[in-house]
Amino acid sequence: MFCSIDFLRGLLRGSVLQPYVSLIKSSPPPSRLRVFCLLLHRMRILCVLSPLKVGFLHLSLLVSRNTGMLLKRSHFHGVALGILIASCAFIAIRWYRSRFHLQRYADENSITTLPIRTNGINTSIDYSASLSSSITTNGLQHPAKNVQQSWWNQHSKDLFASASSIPRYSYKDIQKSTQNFTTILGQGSFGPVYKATLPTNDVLAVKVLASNSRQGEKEFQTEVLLLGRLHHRNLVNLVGYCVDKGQHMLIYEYTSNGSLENLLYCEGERVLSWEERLQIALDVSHGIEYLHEGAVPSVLHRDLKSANILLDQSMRAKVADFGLSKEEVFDGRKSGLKGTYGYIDPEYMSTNRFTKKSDVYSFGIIIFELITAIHPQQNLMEYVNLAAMNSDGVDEILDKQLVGRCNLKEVRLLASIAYRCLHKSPRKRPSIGDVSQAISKIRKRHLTKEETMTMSFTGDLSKVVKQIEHQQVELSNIISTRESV
Ligand SMILES: Nc1ncnc2c1ncn2[C@@H]1O[C@H](COP(=O)(O)OP(=O)(O)OP(=O)(O)O)[C@@H](O)[C@H]1O
Repeated sequence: MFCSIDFLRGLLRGSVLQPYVSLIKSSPPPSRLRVFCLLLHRMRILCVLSPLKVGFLHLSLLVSRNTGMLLKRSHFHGVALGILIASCAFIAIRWYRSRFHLQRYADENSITTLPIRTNGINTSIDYSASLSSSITTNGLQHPAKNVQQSWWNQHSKDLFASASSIPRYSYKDIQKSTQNFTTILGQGSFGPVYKATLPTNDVLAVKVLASNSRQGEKEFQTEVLLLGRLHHRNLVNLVGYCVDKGQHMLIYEYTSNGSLENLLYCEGERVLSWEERLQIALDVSHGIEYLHEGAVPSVLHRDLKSANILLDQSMRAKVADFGLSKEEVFDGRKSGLKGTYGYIDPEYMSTNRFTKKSDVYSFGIIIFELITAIHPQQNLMEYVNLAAMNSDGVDEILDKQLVGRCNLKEVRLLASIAYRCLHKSPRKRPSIGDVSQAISKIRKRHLTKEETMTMSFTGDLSKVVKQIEHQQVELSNIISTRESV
């Protein structure tokens, strides 16, 4: 035994473990085993803790430094013990690493990929939100939720049992609030969307998922749980759900001004001012920033497009359809790609790897839609590439509704951000956080300019008023002198 301890001491000379060996030697036999166990434990920690290999490397170095000398002393038992310890350390590292990888793999699979039906087709979805995330929601963030909850409590308390913090509604209540599903707002790839008016006069949007789903209730509830945790003022937040009578419905806050796509391309819609477009770009960037950088773990949208940007009553933009499975792009054959033509990152098309920068690319396209009002499926990129040939090329493709009604310097600045988002190499595209900051600067610049203009206008106005007052006084003086004459 002492042979072995000598060997160990020699082996671990100069290491943080050396005191343990000395302790083994000096301890009385009953404590010796405990100290030895402590040593083994310490070695495991050294080997396992980050950086993983440091401990093992440390051990190997000591072995190589000291083994030759020790072997010369023919400490056979010591060698055996040394090999045993090194093997233990090695096995511990392997065990830890395999457990770590398995855990990560399991997390990624259980959290980020869930089966979901889209119009009856079973596909998988990328969810990046995890059940264990630290995102919290509170009543202040969701005033509508509180109102709905109290409404719900009055009506169907017994069915309120929910897997998430999101209220669960009964089919009957939805039926009533949508006037028996007659208030259709539109039809998406998941199914129809209805306007629902609660007895409290709160208005919501109910997305009825196609009923030929094979998605189980549990999966749907997991989906609700994941979506329900994401809340931001620039997202169309999920505020409820319904699993009843074989129907699955997602209930969202209602946005009354339709989609950006409608506003930009539908005739008869109001024209968006430059200021509104700047604000929309900023709002959308904040929504995406929350998904990419605020949510833990981050969420990739995967289908950013003007149709998925909805506007509320104050024309503030909200990103919709995040977290849901996306339809495969269909061009006569299955492409394997998800998203919408015109918005898909070319790098994703060639590598089949979707990243945050692919969302940034789609956002670059949306910015150019705001500037030009040209639809991406109507050769937007060709115009954009042509405009890139000279510094003020973007002036040529500016939406004609904006000509003479916006500051061209601001337009060029916004376009330069969009060009960066569309960079061929994803690595060279900015992060959405950087994009938000850059847009925010343009907006501030815009506001400061407007303020100075208003101030100088007010200044000019007061000068004119003073002049008029002065002239009036002079006039009355002249009149009174004439009268006295
Ligand atoms: N929260 C909402 N408030 C008001 N209208 C909404 C809301 N959500 C969706 N809509 C409207 O319902 C229609 C269908 O929306 P949905 O999100 O299902 O499909 P989409 O985004 O148009 O298409 P896709 O599902 O292919 O992305 C759209 O016209 C949209 O304007």
